Amino acid sequence: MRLIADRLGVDRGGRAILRDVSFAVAGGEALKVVGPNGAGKSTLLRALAGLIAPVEGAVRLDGGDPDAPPREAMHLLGHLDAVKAGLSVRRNIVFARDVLGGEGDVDASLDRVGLGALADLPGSVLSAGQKRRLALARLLAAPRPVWLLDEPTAALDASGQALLGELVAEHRAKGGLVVAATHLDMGFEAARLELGAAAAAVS
Ligand SMILES: Nc1ncnc2c1ncn2[C@@H]1O[C@H](COP(=O)(O)OP(=O)(O)OP(=O)(O)O)[C@@H](O)[C@H]1O
Repeated sequence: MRLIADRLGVDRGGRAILRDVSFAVAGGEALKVVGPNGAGKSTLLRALAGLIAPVEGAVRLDGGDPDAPPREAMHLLGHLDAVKAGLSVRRNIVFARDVLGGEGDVDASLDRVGLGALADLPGSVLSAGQKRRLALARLLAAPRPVWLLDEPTAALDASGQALLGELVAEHRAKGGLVVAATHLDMGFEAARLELGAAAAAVS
């Protein structure tokens, strides 16, 4: 499988945010997207996920299921952790698995991210780092080959960051690929794409 951005251009609010962005990430590989605040890192991930239509160029996923839209091969772990406050921690993962599809073991996923003991609590009581761990559990419960991670280390403590490194390594070893936007070191080796400061300028 290969995720390809071909001379991608993306606008937001009538402004050119990304221009001429090209790269390819193959199964087993990872790409780290860096750049200053406002450079377009989240915008790029959303365009890759098919949530924003590019004004130039294209996103392609080669080697996926030809009968399914590319977005069904992708997980976008956004800034916000999309925790359903009224559902229990376990039901949050069951819900995600039902919506996204997949047959991952819900309780094993929660155990893996250190939330097993909190499975019956409402999502609303989780701390910021626990919410991020819950988002990581979704990646495991509804396995998909393409992980698009926006600031995945945000709010994670040292053990959470190490866990993220392990999960990414395991995902890549199974042929998965990762594109991660970050300001921080994420504890895994990756190619690097630097987005310019042009879009970040506040005018
Ligand atoms: N919905 C929107 N409408 C208009 N402009 C937007 C919208 N969302 C983002 N932008 C603009 O697009 C630019 C890129 O935003 P984006 O969130 O992709 O940056 P980023 O590199 O992820 O930043 P950060 O490091 O702060 O997370 C910013 O200038 C932002 O103001």
